[in-house]
Amino acid sequence: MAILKIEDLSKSFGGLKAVSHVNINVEKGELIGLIGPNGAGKTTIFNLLTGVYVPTSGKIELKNDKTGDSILINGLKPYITSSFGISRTFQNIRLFRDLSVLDNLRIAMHKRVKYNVFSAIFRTKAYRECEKIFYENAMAILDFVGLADKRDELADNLPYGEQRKLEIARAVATGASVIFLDEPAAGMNPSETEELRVLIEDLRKKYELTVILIEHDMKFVMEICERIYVLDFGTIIAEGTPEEIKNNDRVIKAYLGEEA
Ligand SMILES: Nc1ncnc2c1ncn2[C@@H]1O[C@H](COP(=O)(O)OP(=O)(O)OP(=O)(O)O)[C@@H](O)[C@H]1O
Repeated sequence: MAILKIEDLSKSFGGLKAVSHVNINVEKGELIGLIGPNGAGKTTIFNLLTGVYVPTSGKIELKNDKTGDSILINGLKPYITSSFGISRTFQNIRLFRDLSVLDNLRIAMHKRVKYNVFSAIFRTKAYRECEKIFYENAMAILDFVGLADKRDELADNLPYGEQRKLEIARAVATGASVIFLDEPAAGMNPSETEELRVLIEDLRKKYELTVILIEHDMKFVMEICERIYVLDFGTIIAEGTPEEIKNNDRVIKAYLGEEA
């Protein structure tokens, strides 16, 4: 079942075609890579998928895996795409730096709040029960990603690798079923990258996630992705398994130049 269907998607900035007639299909539970040289249009696609940009043309269809209903999400605001089960991380980490690790996750859960302002002010039973569930869910995710003992630390005080993990944990905490990871391994050393690979695979299984990631670390991409789309100058030039992509002439040329 295709959980995400991108059809003929284009985005122009003035005269620049950043994304041009892109088609992508993602099956439920897949782990997909989106790669390409600098400026190929990868982040623009993420921004279109998460409602940061409105497409110039084309369709983005998301299937609700529980009801089976499809909805068009092109142009919907990020807080709405999020309520449909989409979440993301960013190339440059964007945490609530002055909040604790635990509160970063609690905030991510707020759209699932089941109590009203009155309940929050008077700390009613509904409030306490809902907050207890949030706490337990947040701690379960923190435990899974290995940050449970850091729950009271300020996000800003975590080492870089753990901030990256926290950002992914926060994306999971929103309850999303489709997660976009923008260069999750950026700035990591090989052992941190390997740890991250295992973590993403484990999270995917445990929380039944569909994952689409952008990454420049080719070893990481080839090891973790089941299928890869390659972008160059805003268009998809290849799609296939890591093995197929590694041996694709157009991809080699896009990365290494015509002489390759
Ligand atoms: N808001 C914007 N306004 C104008 N041009 C933009 C905007 N966002 C992206 N672009 C341009 O669109 C093209 C694609 O950029 P994009 O950031 O999507 O590439 P990318 O593949 O993610 O690159 P990188 O790997 O370097 O992050 C680039 O030429 C970029 O300069």
